[in-house]
Amino acid sequence: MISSDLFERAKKLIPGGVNSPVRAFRSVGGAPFFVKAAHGATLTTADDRELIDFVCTWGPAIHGHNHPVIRDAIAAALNNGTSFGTPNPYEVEMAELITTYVPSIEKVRMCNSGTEATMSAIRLARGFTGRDKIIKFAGCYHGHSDSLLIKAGSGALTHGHPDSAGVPASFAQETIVLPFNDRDALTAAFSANPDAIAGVILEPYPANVGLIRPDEGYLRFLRELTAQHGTVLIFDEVMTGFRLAKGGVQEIEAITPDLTTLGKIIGGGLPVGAFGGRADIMDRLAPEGPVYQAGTLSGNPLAMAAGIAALKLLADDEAYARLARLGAQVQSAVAGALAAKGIAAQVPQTGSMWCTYFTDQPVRDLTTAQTTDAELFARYFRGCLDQGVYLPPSAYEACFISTAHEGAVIDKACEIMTDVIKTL
Ligand SMILES: Cc1ncc(COP(=O)(O)O)c(C=O)c1O
Ligand SMILES: N[C@H](C=O)CCC(=O)O
Repeated sequence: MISSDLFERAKKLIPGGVNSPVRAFRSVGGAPFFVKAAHGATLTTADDRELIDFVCTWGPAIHGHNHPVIRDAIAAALNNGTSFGTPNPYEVEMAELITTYVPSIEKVRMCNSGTEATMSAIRLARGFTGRDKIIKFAGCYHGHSDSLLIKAGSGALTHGHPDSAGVPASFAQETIVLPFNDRDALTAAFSANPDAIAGVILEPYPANVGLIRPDEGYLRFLRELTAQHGTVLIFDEVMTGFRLAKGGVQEIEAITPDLTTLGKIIGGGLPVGAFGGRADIMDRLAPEGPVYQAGTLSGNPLAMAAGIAALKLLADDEAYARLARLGAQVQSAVAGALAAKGIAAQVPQTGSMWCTYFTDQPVRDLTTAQTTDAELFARYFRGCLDQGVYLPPSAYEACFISTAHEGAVIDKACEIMTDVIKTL
């Protein structure tokens, strides 16, 4: 069983040979490898290569792969069955943990993916306000529901389809897309659409377009503007939730959104999503209210058990301090090597997330992100992969560090990345 054979078989039966486009390596060249096992910071490929993994299953593996505490929690839950189709005790504990750690979330509903979470949050904002339009930001990715696949980031951007085919023009008309970090554009959009904007959704640190930080005061401005207009402010923290702090970016930036979407880490590596926020808004959801949302496997006991274990491992904040040190180490190694080589680059990093833009321009929105030299990124990516470091296979995806990277692993990874930079 080797990756090239598996890929040939997969391509005959699965579009592009993959179940999520960014995995196909189209923008970095070469064929994807298949993974047969993952432990700690390492992937073992079908070809028996060991790779230091900075994708971390796109964020969820904050404790590394196959963490014993999470594995044991899943095993214990498994003893009692895989799905009940009724309320179960785990989902109550999960709701208690989320509402404790993320104070803006007074009530929460579990679902099965980040896409479901954002799609449902948008519907809820519309149902709550009785308005149709929403605002999103160019380069932000919120999963693949119709209203949100417009000027989207992640694989949609990487593969050149930020506006997906198949989204009816009439749907797209209800989505206003603005540049991130542009206060004037926001003000103008609200002035042009009085009493029409149901919600504003954003990744508060956009990380499906690399990694962008909001300008000083920008999130506060957005909070005030949305409050003034009776518009629901939705922080999509599917990626940043529990990754940068237990309370996510909203805790770091001290902003209280009306609704928050979560996913990834709260499933401990199993499929999950959640959305929650103000009780008066959440109470518009069925069966309390008229906004319908449901799921056969929502609150799944295995996913809840895994997620609860993952969240409890983060309880004392010690992990975040360690992760931030690892992030700073990588940032300094990569940025230092690029500067020494004379390559113009930006290496934004926050906590355990970072990315590398090959551009001399400070990146603060999609337009500036797209000044990155994607070909140079592809060479860097391939060089790292050849030497045993797996970065996300796209110039626009953020890298993730886990607690399992600590020690010799991170030192080795930094050495490999800096050596590769010398060859660029
Ligand atoms: C910020 C953000 N929102 C939503 C999603 C969608 O989540 P999922 O892939 O679980 O549907 C993702 C990732 O894919 C994401 O990064
Ligand atoms: N950037 C995406 C989510 O965060 C990557 C996951 C995917 O699309 O497969």
